[in-house]
Amino acid sequence: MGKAERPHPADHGVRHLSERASPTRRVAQAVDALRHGWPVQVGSSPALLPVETAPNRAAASRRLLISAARAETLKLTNQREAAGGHAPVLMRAPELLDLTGALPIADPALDLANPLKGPFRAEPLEWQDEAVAAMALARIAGVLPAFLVDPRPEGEAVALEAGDLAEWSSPDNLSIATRAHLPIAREEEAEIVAFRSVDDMREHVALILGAPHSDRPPLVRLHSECLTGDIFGSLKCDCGPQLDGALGAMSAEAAWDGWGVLLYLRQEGRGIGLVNKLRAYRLQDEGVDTLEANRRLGLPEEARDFPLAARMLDLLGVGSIRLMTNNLEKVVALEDAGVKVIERVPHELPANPHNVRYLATKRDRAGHLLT
Ligand SMILES: Nc1nc2c(ncn2[C@@H]2O[C@H](COP(=O)(O)OP(=O)(O)OP(=O)(O)O)[C@@H](O)[C@H]2O)c(=O)[nH]1
Ligand SMILES: [Zn+2]
Repeated sequence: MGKAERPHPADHGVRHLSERASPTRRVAQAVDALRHGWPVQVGSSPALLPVETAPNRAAASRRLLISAARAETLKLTNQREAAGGHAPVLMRAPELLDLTGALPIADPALDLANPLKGPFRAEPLEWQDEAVAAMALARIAGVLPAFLVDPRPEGEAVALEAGDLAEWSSPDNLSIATRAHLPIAREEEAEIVAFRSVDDMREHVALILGAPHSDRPPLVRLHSECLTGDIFGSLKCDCGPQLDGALGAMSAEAAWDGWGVLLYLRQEGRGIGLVNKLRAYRLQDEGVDTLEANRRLGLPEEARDFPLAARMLDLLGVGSIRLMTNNLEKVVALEDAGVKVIERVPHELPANPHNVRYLATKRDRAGHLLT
């Protein structure tokens, strides 16, 4: 904003109209564009076409923007020239790639079926912050974090600035949309409260069990959406039994004049979305653990937004809680956001043969307090 724009050939196709929109609206439009398979342009970056969703599979380029983890697997000939760590990598292929050719390069789940052709080289990336923002946008849109760079044909790109994301994810955008009485199997005296955020389609909810007391901190659970565990009873994780167990514990509180608040956060797959979580499951079928699967996809191992949960509690008038969790990161994130966690209540459920490795990985590699 107010920044000098470097002329770029891709400028012809940019939809400048969106520059007049607010930052949160630009992000919403960019996320929508990536879901539709339309290009985005972040600040001074070239147009970036999402490899997974672009409808015109004939669009082509010799350059791809991919994650550092993916670049590592592809063994770029000059890997050391690629920025290290988690920074995205600008990759040059030996020949023009259309989207059908780019997909196996982008998706690690296709590695077994597709011997990769190289050699691929890393190129200097002069728009680092913009590339990082593009990868974050892909994660929010739930698509593979991989882009054709400056594709032909150009397409009409949605423009935004890298800094727009911070404004879009501000918890202040959230407000209570509506609330209603909702008797549930575990507790007849229950209320559901729905939350909405400006320019974010995900609708979070809170369930309040029992009668709220201002002088008695509620038992609280932050439950992140897990379609497979919550709805189908997947045995691969512990989410289903944890959800039911939390509601049971809150109902028991309610029976003794206490109360509970369950926040159901629409952050499926620790924030990477359903499709990317199922891609991670596919990699897990090939033997890698839950954290390594995310890493290979070029996605963060943890992408949840816990300040959002703190904002929900604030909107409910809850400042002090007893938190059911085995994950100390949740405690720290809530405390940092101003919620007083007066007690951590362990929430461990029996393992089964399908989730025993998942739970061991959470304990040994992610520091969860599990036995
Ligand atoms: N990416 C990914 N997400 C997973 C996998 N298995 C489960 N999940 C997600 O992990 C999240 C589990 O969240 P929670 O149970 O709230 O939190 P937690 O970090 O395990 O901590 P606790 O409070 O101790 O349960 C849900 O969003 C699930 O969809 C997996 O293999 N990969
Ligand atoms: Zn789960």
